[in-house]
Amino acid sequence: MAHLHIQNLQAGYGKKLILDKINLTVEQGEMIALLGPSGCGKTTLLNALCGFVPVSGGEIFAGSRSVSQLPAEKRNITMVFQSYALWPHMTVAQNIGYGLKVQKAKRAEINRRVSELLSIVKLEGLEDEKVTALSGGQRQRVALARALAIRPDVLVLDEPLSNLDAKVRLSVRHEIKALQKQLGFTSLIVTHDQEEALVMADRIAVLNQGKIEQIGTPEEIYHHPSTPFVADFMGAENHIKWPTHDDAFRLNTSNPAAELDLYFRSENAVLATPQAASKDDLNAGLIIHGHVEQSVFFGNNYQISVRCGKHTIQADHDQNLSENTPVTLSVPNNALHAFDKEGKLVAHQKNHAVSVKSMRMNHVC
Ligand SMILES: Nc1ncnc2c1ncn2[C@@H]1O[C@H](COP(=O)(O)OP(=O)(O)OP(=O)(O)O)[C@@H](O)[C@H]1O
Repeated sequence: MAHLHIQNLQAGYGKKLILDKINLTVEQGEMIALLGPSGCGKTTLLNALCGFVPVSGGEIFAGSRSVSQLPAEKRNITMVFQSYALWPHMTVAQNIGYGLKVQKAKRAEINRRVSELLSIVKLEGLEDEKVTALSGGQRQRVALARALAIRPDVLVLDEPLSNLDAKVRLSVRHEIKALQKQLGFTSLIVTHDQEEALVMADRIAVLNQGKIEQIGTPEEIYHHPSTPFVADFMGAENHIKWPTHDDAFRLNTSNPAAELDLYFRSENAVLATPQAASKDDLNAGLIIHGHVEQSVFFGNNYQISVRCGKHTIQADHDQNLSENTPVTLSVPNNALHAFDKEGKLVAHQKNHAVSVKSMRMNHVC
């Protein structure tokens, strides 16, 4: 199947522009996940690709064909819907063969392709069942088979797993990923679930207010967010505006006066009591002294809220800690995402161990 190339795409509803100059290339056989907060334009992008929302600027190429101005049925870009959108009065086989029937394919060809797809999505033996008799996971597999039956150039999936319960969701996401690799289809998937995007996608595009903020591999997006928005959205929920003008914070930096926005994940904040903090902890990129405000059990660890002046910092820890315990948090440089006033990423600082303000181990916030 051909790849997808989106060039300066603009689309919206009436005069309301939602997508503003989207540029995105999906390579042959690649799966890209669109991630972003509610209302950022993910579904609008899929709808514009499929021809359900008109394109007001830019171009969409499926392979070498420009499809931006073609009607939906001529684009060969197929959508798998969140709600499956199956025909309830038809059997599994009739649903899978539906697109081929509309294309007026010969009966023998439809039968051959339907049995091929029944085997691919592991639904053999259920071909004569009504889709209403199937489980959610099975219905989603019928929807996927129906979309693949017509050999689309590009498959787009709009939150295909969100109607499934948590356990089924885990297995279906692996099935779709395996199928995508086996059949090599080019696809874009919208999901709200970051873990789903990290597991399923070859690359992730993070959208914010109708624009792409960053495109990269799951590892790049997770470990190297290039904007404050992506850092925050991808779970680096601790945010500190530097300088804090508070002795309880120390940033080991060559330019202590720089104004920075610092982001880091709770899992990267190493928590120790002031007495137990090691030399390495105290030479980390960012060191914070505070007191436990709350400790919540999360199954494999505790999430500790640490109060420090006007900040509350979240840190993961393997033990429960009682309220008001004095603690030291240290965040290594490579886990600290620092942005300047313009929101530009500042290269990770080497450990200079330059104290901005004198550090007092038993400082009380
Ligand atoms: N039919 C419509 N008419 C007018 N505005 C719409 C229409 N559909 C969506 N919008 C607006 O377009 C913007 C983007 O919506 P869209 O559904 O693409 O976002 P999304 O990222 O998919 O959100 P969600 O994750 O909640 O599904 C929103 O501001 C929404 O209100």
